[in-house]
Amino acid sequence: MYGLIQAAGIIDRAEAAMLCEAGVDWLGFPLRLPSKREDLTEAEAIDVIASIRSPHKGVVITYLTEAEEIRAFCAELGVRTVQLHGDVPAAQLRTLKQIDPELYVLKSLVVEKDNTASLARTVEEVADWVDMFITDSFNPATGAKGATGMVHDWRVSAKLARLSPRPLMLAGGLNADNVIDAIEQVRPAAVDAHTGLEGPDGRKDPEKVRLFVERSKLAFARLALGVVAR
Ligand SMILES: O=C(O)c1ccccc1N[C@@H]1O[C@H](COP(=O)(O)O)[C@@H](O)[C@H]1O
Repeated sequence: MYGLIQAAGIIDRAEAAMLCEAGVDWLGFPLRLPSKREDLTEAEAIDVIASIRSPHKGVVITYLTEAEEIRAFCAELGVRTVQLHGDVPAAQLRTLKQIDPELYVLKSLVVEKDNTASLARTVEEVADWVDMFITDSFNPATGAKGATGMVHDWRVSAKLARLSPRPLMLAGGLNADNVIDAIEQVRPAAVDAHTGLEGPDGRKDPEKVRLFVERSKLAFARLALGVVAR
């Protein structure tokens, strides 16, 4: 699982194919969000997800919080990986693992001002029912907790990556210009980007994607080789 690259906000089959060709491993589909600003309909998402070939895979990014509803939604979409971005109670995470043990679950940890201790407690509390954590940014101006295009305090993510018994994916304002620094400072198992890969038209820019993948892979390889000092 080390060195994984995810891109979120896929719009159609052509974009999915371009991302896979460029070396992106997981493709994120934000759906059932509080804002209702989905990039595509659920029917369109099912079609795009069906076009993704292993080892690449589709990931549902959602604010759903009820275990049975999450299980059913993943089955409907044809995905086996879900990124839970809402405030999911620990009991629901436990139930989800019980009713669908093979579903791969990412749980978000949204970094806000002065909430490091609370996030660390969440990691401790729910790690048994989560396969990977993802740190993301909070925009205090809008209240958004994803696709903000904003970086957060990477020292918080670095601390969570060190203490988590599960791998950590880093997200929030990542792009080709900052991903090497981000990986060196946080030492995550994976990185994820949405808006930082887009052009002015809101679609993924192939050159930004190419550079993001190239630099992510370089940084992960340097860390694995121990080239980067702590
Ligand atoms: O991608 C979205 O639209 C989204 C919406 C609501 C919650 C989470 C969402 N996505 C996650 O946010 C990260 C970071 O986005 P950005 O790089 O800062 O623009 C994105 O990669 C998704 O994991």
